[in-house]
Amino acid sequence: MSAEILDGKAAAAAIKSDLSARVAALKQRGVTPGLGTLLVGDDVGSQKYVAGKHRDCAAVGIASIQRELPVTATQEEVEAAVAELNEDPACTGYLVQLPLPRGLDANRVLEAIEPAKDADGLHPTNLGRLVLGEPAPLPCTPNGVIALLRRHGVELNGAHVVVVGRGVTIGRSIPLLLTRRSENATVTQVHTGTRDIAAHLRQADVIVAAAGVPHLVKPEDVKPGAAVLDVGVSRDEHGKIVGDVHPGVAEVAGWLSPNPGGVGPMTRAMLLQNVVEAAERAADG
Ligand SMILES: Nc1nc2c(c(=O)[nH]1)N[C@@H](CN(C=O)c1ccc(C(=O)N[C@@H](CCC(=O)O)C(=O)O)cc1)CN2
Repeated sequence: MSAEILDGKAAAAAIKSDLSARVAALKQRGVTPGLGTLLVGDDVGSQKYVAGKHRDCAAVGIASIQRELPVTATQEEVEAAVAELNEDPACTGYLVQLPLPRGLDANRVLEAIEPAKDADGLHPTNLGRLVLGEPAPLPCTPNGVIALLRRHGVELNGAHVVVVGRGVTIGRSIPLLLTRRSENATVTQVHTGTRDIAAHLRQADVIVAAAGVPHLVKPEDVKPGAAVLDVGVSRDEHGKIVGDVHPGVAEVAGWLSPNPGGVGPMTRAMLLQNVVEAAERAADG
């Protein structure tokens, strides 16, 4: 068997084309959505991700607001930059790029974001709304995983999904999305405290691997025909991405998201979608 590729680049291009039309319609109503980013420090990967987000904005007609602070920035300086973005009328939604440099309290920074401008869906109020089943911006990577599975007709209703990892941007929130009535999946979450991860993986109809451990998911741990999403990012000695999924899984899985080219582009597309939806909500009053 050779897995069907869950092509995130193609799916993101289709979403962006739809968003371009929605942005044009908003502009006709006198509303220009604007995405702000706050980047603290000089992490090369974060710089690249933020640059990609602004390229996407330009491609769909969203205005860009870029704020940068040095690695030496204090908690107060970061929170002051957040307060400015909260007040900036040109910035209809924004995010603080994670991770923040050591010594800064990311939770306090996330809590300072105005929930109505939270483009990442990571503010506690918005995560709480998700728990309560109320409308909220959805966390981008989890939402991108689900959009990619839907586009390829992977059944989630009744499926057993095993999520590997418990980080803030995906592991913590993806079970909340997958267990909504609209998705109706059953979720097992495994992490560094789990005794036998492979035993859980072998039961899964869908695996979402977001641990950041190179080749953690091996071919012998995957049920034939399962859908496998590779979300983990590690780098080899040449700086090349190494995912959480062993390349041999392609011979066992029914569907496989490549890494790069899978969930990453979807994360960016879902961010734009959050910005456009927030601007539409504001325009509709
Ligand atoms: N505030 C946030 N911080 C972080 C998030 C997030 O959703 N919000 N997620 C990640 C980083 N990230 C977005 O910020 C992100 C990661 C990867 C990609 C992507 O398109 N990757 C490409 C490969 C790029 C490369 O070659 O390095 C791919 O997968 O094809 C986009 C966004 C952590 N921080």
